[in-house]
Amino acid sequence: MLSFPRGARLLPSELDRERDYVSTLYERLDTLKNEARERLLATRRETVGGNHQSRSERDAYARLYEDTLAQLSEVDDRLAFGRLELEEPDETTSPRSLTAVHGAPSGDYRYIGRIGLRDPDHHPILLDWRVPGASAFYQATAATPMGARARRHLTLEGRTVTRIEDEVFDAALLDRGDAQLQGEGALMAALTAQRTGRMTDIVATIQGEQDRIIRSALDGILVVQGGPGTGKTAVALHRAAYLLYSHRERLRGSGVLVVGPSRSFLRYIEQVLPSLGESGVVLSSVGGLYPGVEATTDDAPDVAALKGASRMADLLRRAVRSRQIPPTEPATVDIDGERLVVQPQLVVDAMKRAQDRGKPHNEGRVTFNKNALAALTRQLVAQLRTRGTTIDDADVLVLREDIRQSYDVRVLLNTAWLPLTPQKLLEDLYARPNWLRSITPQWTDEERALLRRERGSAMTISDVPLLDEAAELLGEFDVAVDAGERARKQQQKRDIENAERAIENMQVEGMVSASDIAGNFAERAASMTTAERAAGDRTWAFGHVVVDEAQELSPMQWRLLARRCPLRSFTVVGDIAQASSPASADSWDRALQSLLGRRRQAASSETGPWRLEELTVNYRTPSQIVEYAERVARESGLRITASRSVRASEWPVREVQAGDDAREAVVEAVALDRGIDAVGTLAVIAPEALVEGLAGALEERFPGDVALGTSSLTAPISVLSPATSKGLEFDSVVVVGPRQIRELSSRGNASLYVAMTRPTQRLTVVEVA
Ligand SMILES: Nc1ncnc2c1ncn2[C@@H]1O[C@H](COP(=O)(O)OP(=O)(O)OP(=O)(O)O)[C@@H](O)[C@H]1O
Repeated sequence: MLSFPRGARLLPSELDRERDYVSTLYERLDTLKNEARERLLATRRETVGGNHQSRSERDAYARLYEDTLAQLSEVDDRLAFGRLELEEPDETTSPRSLTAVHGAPSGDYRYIGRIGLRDPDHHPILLDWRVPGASAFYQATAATPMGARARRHLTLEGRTVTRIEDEVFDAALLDRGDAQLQGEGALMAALTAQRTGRMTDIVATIQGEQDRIIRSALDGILVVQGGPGTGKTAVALHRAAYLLYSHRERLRGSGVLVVGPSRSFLRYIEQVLPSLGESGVVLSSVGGLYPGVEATTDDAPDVAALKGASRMADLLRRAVRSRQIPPTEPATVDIDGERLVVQPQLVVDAMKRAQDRGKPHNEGRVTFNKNALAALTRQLVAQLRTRGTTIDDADVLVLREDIRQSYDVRVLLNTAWLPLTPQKLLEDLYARPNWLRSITPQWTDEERALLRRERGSAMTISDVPLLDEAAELLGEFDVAVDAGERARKQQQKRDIENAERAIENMQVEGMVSASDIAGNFAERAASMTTAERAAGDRTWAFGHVVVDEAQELSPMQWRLLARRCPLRSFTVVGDIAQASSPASADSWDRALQSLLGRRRQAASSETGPWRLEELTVNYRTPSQIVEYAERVARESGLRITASRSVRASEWPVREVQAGDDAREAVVEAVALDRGIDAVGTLAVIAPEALVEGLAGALEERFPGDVALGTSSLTAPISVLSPATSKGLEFDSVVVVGPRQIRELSSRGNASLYVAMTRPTQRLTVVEVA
């Protein structure tokens, strides 16, 4: 144990000292909660004037207190988890009230926790893990102590400290021989804990290499490459929380988008950010990135590969252009009884001038209509004048209106340039082979056949970026609504500015975002947060985007993401060796080409257009499984990033040869594993074709325990395909038919590697004939 100066008011043990201190933190937390509760009640009781402004202000304050209360309750679990002992007393960040508890120790302390707390005199008693003063807790080593003498991990059960472990950076302290050092106990306890089917935060045990990435600068594109289980997802989520906290000014109105591979993956990670006190994040699967569409299934691999390729962007551009159709014959139109012969050139000129403005199709149509109406008016005026009719300026306006209302003119202009929705454009493209052929002269018939699809079919994950690309090329369908939307956004901006001032006056910065309050000020968005508004708005520009399992994205998906963050502030995490989707890239350079677009050339050659960080330690999988999976991967020619596992488990990898009936062998393998651990989570990962049969057989043997796919992530036994297991983890995994998984597609080797690296404890491999 660490000793303290003689004469100090010594408590029975270090553990008691920490219990004492942590209980003062909880007391403070409770006081703050009570205050927020009382304010909330008082606000609700308040009678306000009848006007909308005062009612909405009262509601905004009520919401602020509700959010504060929710946030204070969220951090109750493991409120504090660490302590730094500093070389020098640190007046600005060290808790003074420590002196009372610890009896004026010679050094000084910083307690680190989920949020920052101050005592009633405004002295800090707990530092938020995200503030710069806390980084030494994660990054200090004996070689680089960063001004710290020692680090202490506190393990809490409920509100009670049950364990402390110290790491000492100071040789003098070590020499005293009275310090009990407990290496990486907290980390190991976290890593070997049974999995629940939901990811938890790692804020108490973030490792140095991870912390440096979490705190890396906001701007630019940061790529985090690491093998399976190296904590990429964990780091990405903690980075989102860190950025929101540290760059509030920039991100509070714009928000952060976190993109994951599937809905089930999002369910797996969705509790991590709230447990870190963050709710201002939009979580989206790649299939949910187009508002109003939630695609959960994908096309066959060859179709998905084609739809993901960047040449689809050219195809869509051509498709849209080809819907601007100049007439080839003169047309005769009737305008309130007057017949006018319209030459193709008049329409062509109006079209050309609209196209030259470079606006999206639907907006360009407004210009086209205006140009055509003006030309038709001139022609009609000239025609009438040649017949001797006198026409003044007022008459011209009337004639123009007659032309606009003429049925024939409407047909003429609509035939040339019809407004379109992205859905309609895509459906037509798939369902009209002749049209597709006319705009794909370089394609083969086989390629065109891949796109063939009946109208009314559900949109797939690969359709989502195409819808978005089409929406970009088409612009708003209803241009009048678009103008209304712009006005609404401007009003919202003003509301946010008002709310920011309110927050400053209340001295509650960081507890709730201005945009949340502005949501209450603005009538239409009364009940929406920034995240909710951003999620429903295709043109929302996020302040930062985090992409997980980024190796899987197709060029078309990258193009969509580039539009979501024009500033190109990205955290991209993934493992190129795990890339198993048909349109994924085989290097980060290639993957990011579509994200960077033209900026690539502009980027400085010294720093490159993106910066790379690597994670090398596998926190999930025991060494014997890592070695096994890496050997299998290497033998199949996969270029993997080798990782070092932090631990071994006591179970060797089991290999089983199935007889004629694979189901029997799998049920036996699962039964054997349940004999070792009856309550942990287990996944059977098999080729899609076997999944249903295996789930049925397992349900017979383990009734009520089996979930098909990711229908229930907390089920004791899940039966999944390799693709759905991406990013998830289980205590034990049974991989069925490794050869068949390999042969699934050209990326089958990567799928097998993904499957084999899901366990935290045990792996069984069932070979199927
Ligand atoms: N510093 C840490 N402290 C405690 N647990 C950690 C730490 N780092 C990672 N882990 C745990 O290790 C496991 C793997 O982490 P994560 O899922 O983030 O890895 P990954 O690199 O995204 O894996 P994959 O590429 O295979 O999906 C998780 O259970 C995570 O909580």
